Amino acid sequence: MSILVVDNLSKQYSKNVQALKQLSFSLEQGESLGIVGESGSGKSTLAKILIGLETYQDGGITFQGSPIAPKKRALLRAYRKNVQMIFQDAASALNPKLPIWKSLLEPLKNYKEFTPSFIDVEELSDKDIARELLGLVGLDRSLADRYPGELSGGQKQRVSIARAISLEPSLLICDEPTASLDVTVQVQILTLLKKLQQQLNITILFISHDIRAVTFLCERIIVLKEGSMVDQFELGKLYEHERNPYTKALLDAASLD
Ligand SMILES: Nc1ncnc2c1ncn2[C@@H]1O[C@H](COP(=O)(O)OP(=O)(O)OP(=O)(O)O)[C@@H](O)[C@H]1O
Repeated sequence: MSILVVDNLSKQYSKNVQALKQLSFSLEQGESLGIVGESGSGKSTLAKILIGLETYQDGGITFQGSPIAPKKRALLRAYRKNVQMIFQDAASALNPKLPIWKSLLEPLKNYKEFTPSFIDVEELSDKDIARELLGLVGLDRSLADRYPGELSGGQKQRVSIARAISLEPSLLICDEPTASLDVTVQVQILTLLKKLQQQLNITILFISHDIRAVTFLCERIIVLKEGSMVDQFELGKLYEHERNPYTKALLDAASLD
């Protein structure tokens, strides 16, 4: 069964602005799907709809067989735990006044009923759980006592990834997570996401304007243009002649950078 099904989704902000036009796709458990498109193609709108920050007019979204806007609060709470998101601006997810270890533990404190399988939360102190999470994302455990302002952009993004995966989400939505980072740091973050996806069997929906980032991480790619899907293919078919001219143009533009 697909973990996520987006069916004929349309979003209109105003009479003249239709951000998504009858978008349909599905995502299988453990898969990494990339959505690539230029500015204004509707990527952020899709991400916001998927995490419930934005409404939509037509179509539907099904997560693990249930509609994602269930009326019962408890179901919604389970959805929010199971679908975690990483944003471009990692700093915004971290309270500047809290040491890193406290920020890291916020999701686990919100879902006290949940115990991650990869950390022995029963046996460890709160700070040690935070240190374990730092280790999982390749950060030095001593960063636990620092504040967000004392971390680099890449370190902050790793912390936000650690927070998101602490809840062992079934689906991780990444909205331009590397866009504000230097190229070498971008590769490190993408490599980390790839490793975590395999290690924890997380399904990833990776949204980016950067076709290089998408093709580095994702097995399957959807190309969005002005709210419509114009191409969809497996990574191995990236350079095949049947690719949509728009996909080819994105590839050509990326190779010129
Ligand atoms: N809150 C809003 N009100 C009105 N129009 C909006 C709103 N948010 C986005 N739009 C419009 O919807 C369209 C899609 O925007 P969206 O932000 O989803 O694109 P995007 O692909 O994420 O772009 P970018 O990469 O620049 O963030 C654009 O035409 C945008 O101007």
